Amino acid sequence: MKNLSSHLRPYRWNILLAVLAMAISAGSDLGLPLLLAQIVNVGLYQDDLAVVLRLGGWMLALALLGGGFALLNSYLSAQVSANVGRTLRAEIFDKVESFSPAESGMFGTASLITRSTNDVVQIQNYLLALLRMVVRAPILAVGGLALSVGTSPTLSLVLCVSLPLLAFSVSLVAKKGLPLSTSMQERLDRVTLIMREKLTGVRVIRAFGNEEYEQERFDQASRDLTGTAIRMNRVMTLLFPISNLIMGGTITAIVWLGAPMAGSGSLLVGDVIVIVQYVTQILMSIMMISMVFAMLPRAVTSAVRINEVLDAPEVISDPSAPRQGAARGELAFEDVSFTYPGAEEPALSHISFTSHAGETTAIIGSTGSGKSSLLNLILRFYDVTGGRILVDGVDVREYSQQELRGKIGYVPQRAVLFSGSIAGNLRLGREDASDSELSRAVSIAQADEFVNRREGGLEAGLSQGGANLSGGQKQRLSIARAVARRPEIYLFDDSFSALDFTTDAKLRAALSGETKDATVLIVAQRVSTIRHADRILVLDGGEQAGLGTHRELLKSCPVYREIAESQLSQKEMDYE
Ligand SMILES: Nc1ncnc2c1ncn2[C@@H]1O[C@H](COP(=O)(O)OP(=O)(O)OP(=O)(O)O)[C@@H](O)[C@H]1O
Repeated sequence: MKNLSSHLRPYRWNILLAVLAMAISAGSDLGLPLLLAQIVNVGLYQDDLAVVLRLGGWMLALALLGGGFALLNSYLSAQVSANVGRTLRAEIFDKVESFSPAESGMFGTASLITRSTNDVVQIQNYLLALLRMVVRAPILAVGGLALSVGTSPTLSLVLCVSLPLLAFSVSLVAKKGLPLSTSMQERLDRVTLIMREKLTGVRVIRAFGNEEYEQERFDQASRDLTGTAIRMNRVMTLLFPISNLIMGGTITAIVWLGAPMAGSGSLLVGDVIVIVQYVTQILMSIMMISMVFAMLPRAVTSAVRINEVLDAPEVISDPSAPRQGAARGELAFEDVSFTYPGAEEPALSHISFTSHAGETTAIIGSTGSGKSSLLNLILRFYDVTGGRILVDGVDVREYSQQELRGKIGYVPQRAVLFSGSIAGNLRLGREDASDSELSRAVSIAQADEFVNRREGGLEAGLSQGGANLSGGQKQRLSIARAVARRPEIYLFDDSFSALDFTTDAKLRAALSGETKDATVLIVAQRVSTIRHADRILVLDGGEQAGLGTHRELLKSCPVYREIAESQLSQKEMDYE
């Protein structure tokens, strides 16, 4: 809630105005029964039509005034709550964008989606209710009480019974309903999680005929959510019949006790009507206040969940005085070790190598040997747990993340594209790249043929995740995006796997010209594609099993020789 108050500050004048408008509206609502009493006591009893018309006119004017200010309050409250919601969503988005994979993993994608959508809506709704009720209910309750006691202290004694009764019922309902409301968000998280997995994995689910199992899993989560919502609403809706009963009973008691008093002349009929109206207002206000309290736990749960994201400590943070690198395109690993958070075994142990501008270093090793992890460390998706990584002679932790990543063109293992135009996707590499630079990048990545074939060329649209492209086409655009950046360091994480032999060869030839002044790191599976690399780093279970050229490693590194033997023919091996 600390964050919420800071979010309200920019709208303090609107809030003040909304509160003031509601206070005026509540004040005019309090005045109406007094005028009505005068109409009955003076106008009707004394048969004075002029008084009835005059006071009736005043009542109409007061009602219009109250209605107008209530409308103003609604407008301002909706504006404030919608703006606070928008700001919260933007802040969560910004924060999540700055998350490293380590931080996103702490929450999970599904929970982050629910937190930025449903949790924000909960806060918005609560704020709206609060701004409407925060002054109205207390003014009507206290003002109504004072005016009814002022009119007839004896009749007002009825409230001594009905108020505690109402308070008791509300607390009973709240006690039963509130724990249910707090578990709603967790169940919603689960539904979002399954829905997300289902949508992203729909092809695999179908291919393996898992629809029924997935359907059952989703139904179960959905049933859990529905069940909790129904139980909560069932408990909460009890409030209405109970309070209506109490209100009806109270009014009956007032009329029952007030009628003989009016008959004996100790009280005017108009005063009985006034007390009935005030008592109704008082009890309605208590109900409103209890509704706002009933919404509070769910809003607090949402606020806590939002704060958890906004206050999440940055695992990867920028140094207070970021440095600039001196050299260009030099990459050095100095005795680097890394263990994933929560993992028992290190993913990388004691890795050391240096790659200069213009050199290509290939990384090879069996699956799970730590190749992708090594690239992740250069990008600072994670920080090393031992040793250091130098880019242009400076520890990667001493750069600002933007500066560091600006030096790198990264092509991930699985090509990631976004909905929008091809050009828009490529400009993620470099925002100010001209069309001709993009065309050049596309041509180097051997993507020009299929890009030009599309209507609109570079401006052709891509569907979400690049779903209207083949795996190889996505990979080539992903490479073009890195090329468009013209980085100092290229990181290719097994990025040629979906390409056919000819395209692969053409692409590598075109790339070699482009990357001649840059450091290139290529994670590869095929020995044939990296045999000409300046050095090859062989990883085995996260350890550095060998470092050298293809020829050197064939002689000195049994792990490399084994990989090479499994892929190259005897003739090729003899030739080496
Ligand atoms: N986010 C993570 N959290 C915990 N452990 C992880 C994480 N990512 C990878 N690992 C573990 O770290 C080790 C190295 O994984 P990595 O992805 O770097 O291997 P790789 O050599 O790139 O494999 P592949 O060739 O299959 O892509 C593996 O044992 C893997 O289980």
